[in-house]
Amino acid sequence: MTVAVDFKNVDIVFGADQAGSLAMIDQGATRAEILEKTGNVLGCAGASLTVHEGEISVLMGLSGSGKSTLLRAVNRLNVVSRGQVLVKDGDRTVDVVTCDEATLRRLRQKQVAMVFQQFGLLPWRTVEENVGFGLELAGVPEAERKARVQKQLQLVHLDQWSKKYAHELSGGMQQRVGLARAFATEAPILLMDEPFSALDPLIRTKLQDELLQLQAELKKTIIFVSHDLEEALKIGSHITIMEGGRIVQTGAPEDIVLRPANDYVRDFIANVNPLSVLTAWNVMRDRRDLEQGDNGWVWLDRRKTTRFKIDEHGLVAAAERDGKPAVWVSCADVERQPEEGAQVFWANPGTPLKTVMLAMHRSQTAPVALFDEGSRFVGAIGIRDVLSAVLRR
Ligand SMILES: Nc1ncnc2c1ncn2[C@@H]1O[C@H](COP(=O)(O)OP(=O)(O)OP(=O)(O)O)[C@@H](O)[C@H]1O
Repeated sequence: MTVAVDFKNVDIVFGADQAGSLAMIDQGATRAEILEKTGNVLGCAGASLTVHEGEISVLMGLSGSGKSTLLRAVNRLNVVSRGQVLVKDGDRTVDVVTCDEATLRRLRQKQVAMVFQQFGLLPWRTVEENVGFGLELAGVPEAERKARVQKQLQLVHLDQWSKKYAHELSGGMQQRVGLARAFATEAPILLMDEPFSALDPLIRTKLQDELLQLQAELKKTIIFVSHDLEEALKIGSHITIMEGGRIVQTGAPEDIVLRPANDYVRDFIANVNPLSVLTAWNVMRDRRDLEQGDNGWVWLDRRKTTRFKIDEHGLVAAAERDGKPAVWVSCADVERQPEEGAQVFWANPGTPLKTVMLAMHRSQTAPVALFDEGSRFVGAIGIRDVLSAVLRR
């Protein structure tokens, strides 16, 4: 995986006494202590984060936790006091903290585009003129600009509106135009600072979907600031949680939900439905951790209701449930299966936990088997694994 942006031990202090504040950071001082002693504001301290190409990396935290401060370091809208911000620039890597003005200007034009809250469409311009605005500023010739704008508008299904003025569109449509404009620039890296936070929930959800759809097509690298965990879990491939200027946890959405690093993160996830992020993979017990019986049989559950006989290729040769031969049935067919005979449901590691639970419910809490793409047995999920994950215990 190629690294697109690499924050290395980034400290940002707002104020005159940089040396004094940095010394206090080194001693582990809090933002309040630094403010009291030096009068300076700690933006962020010791922030290290690697963002890979094609990823949506979400910075999350309460107001004032330092998300925007860190984001704005990527194009040097904020000056970094200490540390490095390495940005991929074609075949090379540039440290934005130390690069010269000409390099910075080029980076801002070609590599890193910033998307502000609500996108700020220009009401006196048509939809296509708005979408093409960034390209115009970058000096892209008219014919090329038109073609790219048209493609972008098709992606958000607004091509028939291209000649309308921004004010003639509904709020939600305007946001979609803004999104199209952001994706229309050639910059591979997009910085998005709470772009949807002022929108009503319905439009917001639609735009998140739209963003994911555009991203699937265009595969930008996106650093996205949000204070809404549901949003972060939905769109983020990685989530970084900040508190008081410091990163407290970074990981995949399911890592955050399953293993919150401290009470601050725990508070965030308290109201999140774990079923919206967890998959079978997150809760399964590995095949090697299951209890082995004789002659290649392995127990799927602790209660020993269900077992498989596994052949030398890792495939299931026979199944038994409550001492009787059983057939194995995909979780995907759970709704269609008649409830008769001994069955063992199976899923793939990527199957949503919710589907697994449906199968368990259907089978009177029998364990669910997990197979990889080659139909090899990889592990099992018992009712206790599910309860632990859902209750986070
Ligand atoms: N240019 C600046 N000058 C002085 N202090 C600043 C500046 N920018 C940010 N700060 C301070 O740095 C701290 C972190 O602010 P930041 O905007 O990064 O927080 P945030 O997590 O993005 O919060 P929000 O969601 O409210 O935008 C805050 O205390 C803020 O007041």
